[in-house]
Amino acid sequence: MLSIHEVSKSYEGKSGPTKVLRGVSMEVKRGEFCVMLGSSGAGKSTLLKLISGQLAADEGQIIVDGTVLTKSNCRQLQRQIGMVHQHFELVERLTCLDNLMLGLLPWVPWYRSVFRYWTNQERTMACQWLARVGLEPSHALRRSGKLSGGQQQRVAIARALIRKPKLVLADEPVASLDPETSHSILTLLRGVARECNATVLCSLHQPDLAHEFADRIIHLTSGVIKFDGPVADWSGKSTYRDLTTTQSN
Ligand SMILES: Nc1ncnc2c1ncn2[C@@H]1O[C@H](COP(=O)(O)OP(=O)(O)OP(=O)(O)O)[C@@H](O)[C@H]1O
Repeated sequence: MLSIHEVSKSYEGKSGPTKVLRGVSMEVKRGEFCVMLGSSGAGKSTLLKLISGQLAADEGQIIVDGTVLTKSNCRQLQRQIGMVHQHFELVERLTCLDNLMLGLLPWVPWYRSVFRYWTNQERTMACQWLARVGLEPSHALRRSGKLSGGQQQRVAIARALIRKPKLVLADEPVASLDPETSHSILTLLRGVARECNATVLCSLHQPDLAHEFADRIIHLTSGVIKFDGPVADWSGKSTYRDLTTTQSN
């Protein structure tokens, strides 16, 4: 479903370019829930931005569902991808329903989104999605900025999945949530992704949650993959701490 071959990326800084990804390669199978671990600055968000076409790789190739990502096809490929962010990225002044509709943007003419012209069928689908992510019908017309963090992330997950993307990229989706809410949000994300047969690549900072939810763990250190394998082969928190300590040394 997702193939990454020898991808490298540098950012320009005052003292010249800094390489943050160094020859990263991975294969993620259809339907897999893959968690990327790595300490701050390891390059997780950069990799997710490259896959979603927000940034271009300096070297290497990214293949989404058999198509090589290029400058010219990245908008088309973005239709196959749903994004979930740490800070939800909802429009706070809009209702939950309107935020959900933003997930339809790549499929509808621009004027429909500007005038918020949605068909009855689309509204019904959005209400069904709100129920699917555990929100009440009364949430539909509430401003998203008035909801709790966990509720906002539920709206964001529904927005990401409303068009049943083949690939879901989640960048630290529970970083700003308490442990109990984090658990229920990851349960929800894994559940709805499985129902849609979507592949998930999710960055996390919590090895416990990675161990519980991932089919597969990828550990990135200073832009290099140090571990990539099934969760059963992941030797747990101690290994993670050893690796992150090595990185900071
Ligand atoms: N736009 C940018 N310009 C310059 N440097 C950047 C830019 N974005 C990220 N970096 C640097 O690239 C490195 C990797 O950043 P990235 O955000 O990908 O790491 P991360 O693993 O996602 O970290 P975190 O877990 O803290 O989100 C960091 O050193 C960061 O400072």
